[in-house]
Amino acid sequence: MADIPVLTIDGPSGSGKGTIAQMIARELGWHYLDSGAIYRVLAFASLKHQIPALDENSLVQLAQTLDLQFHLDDDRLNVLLEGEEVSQQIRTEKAGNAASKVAAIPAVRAALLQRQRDFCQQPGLVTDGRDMGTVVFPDAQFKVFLTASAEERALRRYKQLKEKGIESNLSDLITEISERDKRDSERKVAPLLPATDALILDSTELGIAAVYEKVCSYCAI
Ligand SMILES: Nc1ncnc2c1ncn2[C@@H]1O[C@H](COP(=O)(O)OP(=O)(O)O)[C@@H](O)[C@H]1O
Ligand SMILES: Nc1ccn([C@H]2C[C@H](O)[C@@H](COP(=O)(O)OP(=O)(O)O)O2)c(=O)n1
Repeated sequence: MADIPVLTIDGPSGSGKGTIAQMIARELGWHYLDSGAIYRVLAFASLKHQIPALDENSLVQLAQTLDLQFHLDDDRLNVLLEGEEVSQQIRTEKAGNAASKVAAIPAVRAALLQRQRDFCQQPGLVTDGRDMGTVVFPDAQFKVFLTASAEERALRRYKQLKEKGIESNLSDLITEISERDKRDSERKVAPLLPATDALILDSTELGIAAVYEKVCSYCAI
């Protein structure tokens, strides 16, 4: 694993991690791991299989055997659970919150660790999440921590939902995003935290193209 280049992009919800990570993975032809999608699919699968939220043993067993596939297209990431397309269902705020809850269980995180590391293949990997630079790929060559104010991130989500024809309430989104930030940052295992050797980028005042340029120049692309 040591000689395979890895770029990790961690940060809170709506900071633009997925957008930038996918752009760079396509540009370089590297593999792409959306680690948040794994937690989202796990939460979704636990509902599908009617696993009670407090049944940790069953959740861990599900995490160990989760039948999950990713396909990165030119314009989106397709996610399949047990062969069934779930890309849209796992992107709701409700699914994000459910993911944040299962992700706070240490044994669930441990069960998913190797599955994430297996994405590290030649010619390289771009990955985004909360603990990619701190826990899953601590030896990554390039680490970015992308952030933005909660108001700006909620506004981005609001616009994103509107584009999909989904009406939402901006102040509810700010509250939801702040609650999720708090849960993700305060949990005991692998909290949302910049790696000590990460480039910290605040994108509150930066557009997508400007962030992309800064990350490319940091990675000398
Ligand atoms: N720097 C930016 N400025 C404005 N909008 C952005 C920026 N980065 C991402 N976006 C938009 O914000 C939304 C959320 O971005 P996304 O990459 O899904 O965030 P994350 O993966 O961190 O949750 C998307 O609609 C995306 O196009
Ligand atoms: N590496 C990761 C990725 C996501 N999670 C958890 C915490 C997050 O709130 C949820 C959903 O993550 P995801 O990156 O898909 O969410 P956003 O796109 O940032 O809204 O999963 C995690 O604990 N560790």
